[in-house]
Amino acid sequence: MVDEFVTFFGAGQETTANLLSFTLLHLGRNPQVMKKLRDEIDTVLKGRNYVEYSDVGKMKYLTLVLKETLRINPPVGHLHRLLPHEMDICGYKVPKGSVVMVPIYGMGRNEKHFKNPEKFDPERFTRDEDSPLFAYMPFSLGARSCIGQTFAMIESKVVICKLIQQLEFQLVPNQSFEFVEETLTFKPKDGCKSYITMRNI
Ligand code: HEM
Repeated sequence: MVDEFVTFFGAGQETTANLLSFTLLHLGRNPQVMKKLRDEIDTVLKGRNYVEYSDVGKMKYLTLVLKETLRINPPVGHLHRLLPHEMDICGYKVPKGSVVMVPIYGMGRNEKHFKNPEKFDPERFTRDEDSPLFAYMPFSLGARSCIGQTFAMIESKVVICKLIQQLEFQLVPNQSFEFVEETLTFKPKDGCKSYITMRNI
């Protein structure tokens, strides 16, 4: 029980918190994205100060914003796998027992897979050429992929909706947009320092 508890809190809390911080950083740096997102939130919530389950599916642009944040700043930057037998990987014979690293972060920023990879462009996921199979995997893929991914997306949408609906964010100037790896996750190096005021609605 204790082990399961630690897994769920370790795997579920910090990852989602870091996704939220990275999202606010990107919104702060991209006012046109913030405006479009706020318009969507206002249109869907129509002044309600709570989010219903049915609202979540209507937030198409918010889904794109979160997906783009997960591409450019995945909270889990890489995975490791122990090879149970020898394998041929891209022409290299890798012996049994080797630890293989899957670079989630590196693939997300590779221009072979994503055009202008350094650009924060949520709409790239609506274009076929920017939706490569197997190169985008912030929750991993296959049998051991993240068990909490649907929950994480719903939770993040609810939190971002409420924050953006109610508050104005302005990033504190001159903060670093770098990230650091701590324990298992990538997080913003300097957090996400913002001036926050109530929004007039
Ligand atoms: C943005 C949020 C999240 C991200 C980016 C994320 C990412 C990942 C990734 C990449 C893995 C695969 C790790 C590996 O195979 O080495 C994973 C596994 C896992 N995640 Fe998440 N996760 C998130 C949120 C959550 C939440 C909210 C929960 C639980 C409520 C959760 C529970 C788990 C568990 C239990 C596993 C292990 C699954 C297994 O081994 O079968 N995660 N997650």
